[in-house]
Amino acid sequence: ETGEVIATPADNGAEYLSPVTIGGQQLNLNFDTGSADLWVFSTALTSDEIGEHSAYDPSKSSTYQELRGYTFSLSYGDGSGAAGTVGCDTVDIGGATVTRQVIELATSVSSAFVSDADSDGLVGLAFSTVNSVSPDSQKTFFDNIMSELAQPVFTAALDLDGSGTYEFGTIDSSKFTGDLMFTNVNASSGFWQIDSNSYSIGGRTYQRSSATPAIVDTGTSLLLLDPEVVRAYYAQVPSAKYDSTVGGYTYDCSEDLPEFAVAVGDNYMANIPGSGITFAPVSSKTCFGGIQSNSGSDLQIFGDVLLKHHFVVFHGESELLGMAAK
Ligand SMILES: Cc1cc(CN)n(C)n1
Repeated sequence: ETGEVIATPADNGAEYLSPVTIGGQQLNLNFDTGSADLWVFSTALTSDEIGEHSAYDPSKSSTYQELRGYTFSLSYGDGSGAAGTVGCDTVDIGGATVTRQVIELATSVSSAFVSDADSDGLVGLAFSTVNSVSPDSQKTFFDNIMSELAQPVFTAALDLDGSGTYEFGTIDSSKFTGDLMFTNVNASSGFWQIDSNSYSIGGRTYQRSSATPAIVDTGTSLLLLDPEVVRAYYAQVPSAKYDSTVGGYTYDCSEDLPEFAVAVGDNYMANIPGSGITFAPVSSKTCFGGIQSNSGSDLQIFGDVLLKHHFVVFHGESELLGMAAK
């Protein structure tokens, strides 16, 4: 079995949405390798909260089953969150289908989700150990379908031009160039966690002795790195400064930005061309960088600003992460 869906960029690439059919109802969901819950806007929310979103209506699905007494509650690194009830239904992602997938129906969502009309919920693709369902955690879509897939993998080929895809069960060699380089994943954190012990700026490489590990997180927009790396990068951008009013490094949009790369394991340098560093304008001539600090937390987060330049393979059986240029 295999499945393929398009990944459509929203908010200038702050997130990517893909169509998922649940009990015959289609929603646009954010595939997030940095969390492990599949949750959706549901008709239990108020009409003000639902707004322009598609909301899953369990009463309209002949295959929905409630998991009585089960609940979920989530909060994400950006402060957004959702909570609600739990059931199961048939989930189809581009032809890859799980008949009894646990789905989480939001009865409350944070304001960020209400105002983001593009996202009707998330598909968590991290490891099931970090699933939030209580009283006992549930399996992700990928965990449930892995044994049925032609290969126990899923891939992300994100692209701002709208041609991006997520694929389950196959590695499409037409989507990348050069060699796929694999590195070990430390799944004990529940995330697709790898080591990243060097970086390069403008083609010059720096080794790091005490780098924090990184997670590959399709649900995070930015590249959140250790402060020393971020300072080193923006030291090479003359107009760059940390602007606490916007909560990050900004610079003149006219700057000719140096290329940046971070190590993914020991045998792949994942680069971002200078033209791919800017995340968004904050005024007519000031831009907000896609490289920002992780504020000294114990993980670096490799988000879409980096991932959209590469083809990424998440190998569930061998717990390996593959990357290639595209
Ligand atoms: C909704 C959402 C998902 C993620 C990454 N896991 N963030 C930071 N926010």
